[in-house]
Amino acid sequence: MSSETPVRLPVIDFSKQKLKPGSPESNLVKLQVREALEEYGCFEALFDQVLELRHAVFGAMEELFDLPLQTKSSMFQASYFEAILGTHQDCMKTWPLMMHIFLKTLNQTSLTSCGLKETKASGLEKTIRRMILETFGVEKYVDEFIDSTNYILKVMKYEGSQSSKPSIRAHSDQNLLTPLYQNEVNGLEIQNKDGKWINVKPLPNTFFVMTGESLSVWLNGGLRSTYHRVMMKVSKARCCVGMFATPRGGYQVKAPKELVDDKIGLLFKPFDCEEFLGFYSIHAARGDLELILRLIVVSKILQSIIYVKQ
Ligand SMILES: O=C(O)CCC(=O)C(=O)O
Ligand SMILES: [Fe+2]
Repeated sequence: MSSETPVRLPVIDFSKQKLKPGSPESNLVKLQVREALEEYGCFEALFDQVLELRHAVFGAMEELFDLPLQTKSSMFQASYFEAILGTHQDCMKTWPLMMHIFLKTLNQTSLTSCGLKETKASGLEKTIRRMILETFGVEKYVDEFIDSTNYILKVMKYEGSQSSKPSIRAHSDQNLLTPLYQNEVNGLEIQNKDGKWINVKPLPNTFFVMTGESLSVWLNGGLRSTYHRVMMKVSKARCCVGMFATPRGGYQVKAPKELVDDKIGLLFKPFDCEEFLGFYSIHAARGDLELILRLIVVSKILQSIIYVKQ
């Protein structure tokens, strides 16, 4: 299967004037979001302040990866750091700030799960999720759904390489939605409906946004999750920051009744994403690579294995 399919993924304009709730522009953006997610499971989100942040974000990242604390995952051929941030992130405005806090935190503690809770409301992910729910006619659940979200900030660095092996194997993410922001080095590929790999070449002023398994479960299969991998093709390092919107522990990921009809029924057993991720990381920590890889590779069937399809 070629990884050179020349496709331009949809670019959707989220600049402020387009987003006044209820305005014709905002309704159009909403439809574009739904269409892009149905077709590709992802899109590029054009956003006012992104370019201004570029320098700050990648400057902070360089510092971050100079620290002696970096780790290498056994699954992902990338160095990465993670921090869990509370709900209500303003991804755009607070990213440099978060990076700063993140650097400080790393100096004091070890790698993962720093409980940073304080930040401002709203953000790109929240806006997009609201729009998705509106297109499914289930917007009444938006607040409860969004309030039950943790944002996991993950900062990744892939050393330049021209290997034919993926730097991150093909998988779908287990969370809801992921905005990603990368430096100028491409490498992410997504699989389209026909199984063809498409290179993601985001414009510098866009965030790349893709769907995860938990959103697919919540929508009772209404949108599929995006199957993706990272292939490095150049010798320059690739840096990428991802904001993984993830259902909080204690929140049952379950399709609302409006999305369950007699014909298809409830497709997936409700589950607690944090519990699942805990299970997942215990096995990763034990080095149970076989199991983890099986889970990643069969990600689409994953819900039926782990959550037991009803
Ligand atoms: O580096 C990227 O663009 C994607 C990373 C990724 O897929 C992941 O961390 O799950
Ligand atoms: Fe991923």
